[in-house]
Amino acid sequence: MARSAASERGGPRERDASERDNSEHDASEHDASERDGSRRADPAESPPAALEIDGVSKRFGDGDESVLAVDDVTLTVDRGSVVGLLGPNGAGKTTLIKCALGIVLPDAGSVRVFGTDVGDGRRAAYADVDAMLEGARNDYWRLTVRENLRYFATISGVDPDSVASRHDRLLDRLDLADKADTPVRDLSRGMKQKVSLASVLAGGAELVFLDEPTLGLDVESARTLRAELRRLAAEEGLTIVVSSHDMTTIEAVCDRVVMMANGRIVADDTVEALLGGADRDVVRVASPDLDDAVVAGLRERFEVVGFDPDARPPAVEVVAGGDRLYDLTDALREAGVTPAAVRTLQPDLEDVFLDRTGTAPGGESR
Ligand SMILES: Nc1ncnc2c1ncn2[C@@H]1O[C@H](COP(=O)(O)OP(=O)(O)OP(=O)(O)O)[C@@H](O)[C@H]1O
Repeated sequence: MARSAASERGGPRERDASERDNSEHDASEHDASERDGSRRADPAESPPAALEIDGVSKRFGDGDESVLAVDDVTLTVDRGSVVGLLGPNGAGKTTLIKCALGIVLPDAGSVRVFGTDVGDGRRAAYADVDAMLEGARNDYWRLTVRENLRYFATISGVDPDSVASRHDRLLDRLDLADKADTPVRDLSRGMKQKVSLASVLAGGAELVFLDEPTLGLDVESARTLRAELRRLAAEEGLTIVVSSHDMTTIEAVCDRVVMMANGRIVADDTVEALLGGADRDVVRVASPDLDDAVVAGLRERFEVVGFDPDARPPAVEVVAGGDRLYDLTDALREAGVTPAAVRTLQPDLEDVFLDRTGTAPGGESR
């Protein structure tokens, strides 16, 4: 991704190089001197949420060829929370994030960041926001790791000396301390990814959007980074919106998951609640009495998701959460099947995703 001119001028610091539609709104055109925060809520009131998206829609193009990328989305992200944004390719996640950053102008609806309307293009809306879109930020490869952090702090309007200890801590936590004086070009892909994250956090943004933050990282680095994201949210009150196809990252890091498909939100709940819905529990029954005829009978009454006639003994997998388990037991008895083993398979986030979006993570939305 190319670094944008907007970045240099203090707008949201990341932009997509492939700006496919000139309806995208150049936030940098707005008066950069407006940093008075006058539209912020009265501090006597309860503080505004980190992000309030209200009825946002965005269509690209006209006529038959047009795409409704975001379709009437309403979403509030509380301060200090970590929210996962999931959806198949083309679901509208990036467009929604760009609307939140003021990079794409929605056709309808409003976006408020810490109470300030992004549509006003006022710098106050961007002061506390940063983003790492589509994998990695292009850091300045000739500069050292620490010089990059100082640079990004500066263009956020922060004196880099005042956040030097924050930079030390970030470098330390992300295992980059011994590379602090190494030019970024000499680092591995995984390390560059971590420098990207550190750069996003270098200026002290309070709301950050991270798109695929663990992409390209080895298992250990990804684990470190997930732990660091959780710590930043818990200890420093950072609000994080993570978009990723990596369910391990989402499960490990997020308090809440928002799933999108075809521009709309199809699920919005805590990870526990999404996984806890017993309706989709699958029961695996193993029995020597199972054969094609018995399974065909089961299929008439249940959703059979697997049958392994060659297992010893043969086994069938049936969606039978909650009270449906009683029905399954009755059906098996009526069919003369004596179970040798019965096991409940709890869905993981990937199963829930498949169920709600009709698509596997990484699959196409339309
Ligand atoms: N600037 C643009 N011009 C035209 N169409 C666009 C533009 N940006 C996005 N789209 C279309 O809008 C839809 C949503 O795209 P978006 O990039 O927001 O999805 P996504 O959920 O982020 O997908 P991915 O996971 O692949 O990044 C897609 O059909 C995409 O082709």
